[in-house]
Amino acid sequence: MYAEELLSALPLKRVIGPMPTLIKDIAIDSRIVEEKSLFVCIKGDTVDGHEYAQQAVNNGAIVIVTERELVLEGDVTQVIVQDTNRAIGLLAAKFFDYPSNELTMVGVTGTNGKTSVTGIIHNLLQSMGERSALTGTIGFNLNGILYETANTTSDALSTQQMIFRAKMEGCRAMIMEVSSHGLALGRLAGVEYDVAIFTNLTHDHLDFHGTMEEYGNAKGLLFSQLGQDLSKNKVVVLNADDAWSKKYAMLTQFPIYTYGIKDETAAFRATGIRYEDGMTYFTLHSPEGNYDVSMHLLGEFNVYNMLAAIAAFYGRGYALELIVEHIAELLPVKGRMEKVQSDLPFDIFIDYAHTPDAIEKAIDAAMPYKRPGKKMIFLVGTGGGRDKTKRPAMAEKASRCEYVVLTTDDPRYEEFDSITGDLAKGMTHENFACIGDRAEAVRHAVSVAEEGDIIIFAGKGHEDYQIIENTKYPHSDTDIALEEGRKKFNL
Ligand SMILES: CC(=O)N[C@H]1[C@@H](OP(=O)(O)OP(=O)(O)OC[C@H]2O[C@@H](n3ccc(=O)[nH]c3=O)[C@H](O)[C@@H]2O)O[C@H](CO)[C@@H](O)[C@@H]1O[C@H](C)C(=O)N[C@@H](C)C(=O)N[C@H](CCC(=O)O)C(=O)O
Ligand SMILES: Nc1ncnc2c1ncn2[C@@H]1O[C@H](COP(=O)(O)OP(=O)(O)OP(=O)(O)O)[C@@H](O)[C@H]1O
Repeated sequence: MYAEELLSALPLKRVIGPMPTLIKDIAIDSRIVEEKSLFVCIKGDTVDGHEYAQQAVNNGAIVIVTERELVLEGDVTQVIVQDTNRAIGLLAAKFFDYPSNELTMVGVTGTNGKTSVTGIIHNLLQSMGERSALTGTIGFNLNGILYETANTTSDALSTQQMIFRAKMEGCRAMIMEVSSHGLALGRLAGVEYDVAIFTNLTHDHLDFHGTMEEYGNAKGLLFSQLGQDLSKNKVVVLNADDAWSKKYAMLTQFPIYTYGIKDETAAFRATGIRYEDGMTYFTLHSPEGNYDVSMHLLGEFNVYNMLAAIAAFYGRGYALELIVEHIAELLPVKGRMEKVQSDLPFDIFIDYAHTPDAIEKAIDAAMPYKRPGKKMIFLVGTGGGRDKTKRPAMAEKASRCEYVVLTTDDPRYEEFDSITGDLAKGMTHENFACIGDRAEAVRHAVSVAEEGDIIIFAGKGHEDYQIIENTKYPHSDTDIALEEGRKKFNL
C-alpha cells in the first residue's frame, strides 16, 4: 500500500524523515518484521515495544510509528503519534481495507460460553454448507485448519489479518470470541459486527477489571460499538435470565432477540428439558411457534448456549426448522462437558470450567448421570498469577461433589501450594486432596474412583498442554486418566 495512503489513517501525527513510497507489511513484533514494513511500538505489560524499534529497523522496517522521537540508525522515517495502541487499530483496519465490512461478523461475549456458542454457530454454518472462520480460545480455524493464537481475542493487527485471510479464502462469515480484555484494550478496533451475542456475566478477571461493574462495562462495549446506522441488518442477542442484559439493551438501538429458561418473556425459551442417554431434549418456544430440539450437547448451560445460537440465526433470517434439523447432528464442542469414550467402569467428563459459575454448571450437567449411592469426583485447578479472588468460590462450588481434588491449570510462575491453598479456603467438607502437580492429581482422582462413579476433570478442556513458568509441557487429563484407570481395573 502507498505509505501516504496508509498513514492518512492517522490524521494527527508528526513525521520525521522522508516518506517512503510503498509499505509492504505492518508489524508490532520486531522479531517478525519483513522488508519494507511499518513497525508500531506498543507499550506492553512486560516490555516496551519502543525498545525494539532498532531491531525492527535492522529487520527491514522503513517506518516506525512511535509515541516519542527515537534515536535510530538506518534509513527510517519516524511517525510520532500520541497513542500507538490506538494507531495500530486505525492502521491495521486501513491496511487490510476494512475486511469486516465484507463478511457477516458475529461476536460473542460473556464470562462463560463464548467458545461453546461460537463453536455451535460455526459448526452449524459448516453443516449447512456455508464457509465460515472461527477465532477464540481454541485458535483460528480457517477452512478446517487450526492456527494457534496467543489470546482468546487477538491483538488489533492479528484480528484484522485474520478477518482479511478469511475474506480471501472465500468465507462468508467470521465468528469471534470477544473477551473483556479484547474490548477494553481496543483489540477489536475497526471490527464491524453484524451479530453481537451476550452469554452471561459472573465472577472472573477481577485482577484486570477491578470490579464486576468495570468488567460488565467492558463487555458492554460490544453493544455500544454497533453504531447508529439502523439501515444495517444488525442483530443483538441477550440472555434474558442475566440482569446485565437490561443494561446492554440500553446501549444499542438495533433489534434485540432475547433467550432464556427462567424469564417467561424471553423470545426464545426452552422448557421441558430432559437428559437421556447422553442426549439433551427440550421444547423451543419461539416467535414462530414451538419446536422439539434434540442435541448431543450436555447440560442446561448448553441449552442456554444453543438458545443464543438459535436466536442469532433467526435474527439473520434462517428458518428455524432448518436450524433445529442441523442441531440434532451437531457434535459436542471439544472439551466442554465432553464424555470420554472408554471401557472403564466409571464415567469421565472433560470440561473447561475455570470460574465458580462454570463449575456449578458443569456439576449440574453431570448430575442427571449420577447413579444412586455412587460418587461424583471433581478435579479443579486454576491458573497461576491471575484473579485469585475467585479461587475459594470455585472450591466452594466443587464441594457439592463427594470428593474433590484441588490442583493447578497453568501455574505459570506461581507455587503449586499457593494455588491449592487459596482453593482449599473455600472447601465446605473434608473429603478433598491438594495435589499441585496436575498429572499426579489426575492419577489420584482415578485412584479414588469406584465402579459407577463419575469424575469431572475441569479447567483444561481442549488444551493438550500445561504452562509451568513460561514453558508449555504436553499434558492430557484424558490420556493420564485412561492409562491409570486401565491399570487400576486390569484392562
Ligand atoms: C496482559 C495482556 O493482555 N498481555 C497481552 C500483551 O502482552 P504484553 O503487554 O506482555 O506485551 P509485551 O510482551 O510487553 O510486548 C509489548 C510489545 O513489544 C513487542 N515486542 C516484544 C518483544 C520483542 O522482542 N519485540 C517486540 O517488538 C510486542 O510484540 C508488543 O507489541 O500483548 C500480547 C500480544 O498482543 C498478548 O498476547 C498478551 O496477552 C497475554 C498472553 C495474556 O495472557 N493476556 C490475558 C490476560 C488476556 O488477554 N486474556 C483474555 C481473556 C481470556 C478469557 O476469556 O479467559 C484474552 O482475550 O486472551
Ligand atoms: N452458558 C454457560 N453458562 C455457564 N457456564 C457455561 C456456559 N457455557 C459453558 N459453560 C462452562 O464454562 C466452561 C467454559 O466454556 P466456554 O469455553 O464455552 O467459555 P468461554 O467463555 O469461551 O471461556 P474462556 O474464554 O475462558 O475460554 C465450560 O466448560 C462449562 O463448564
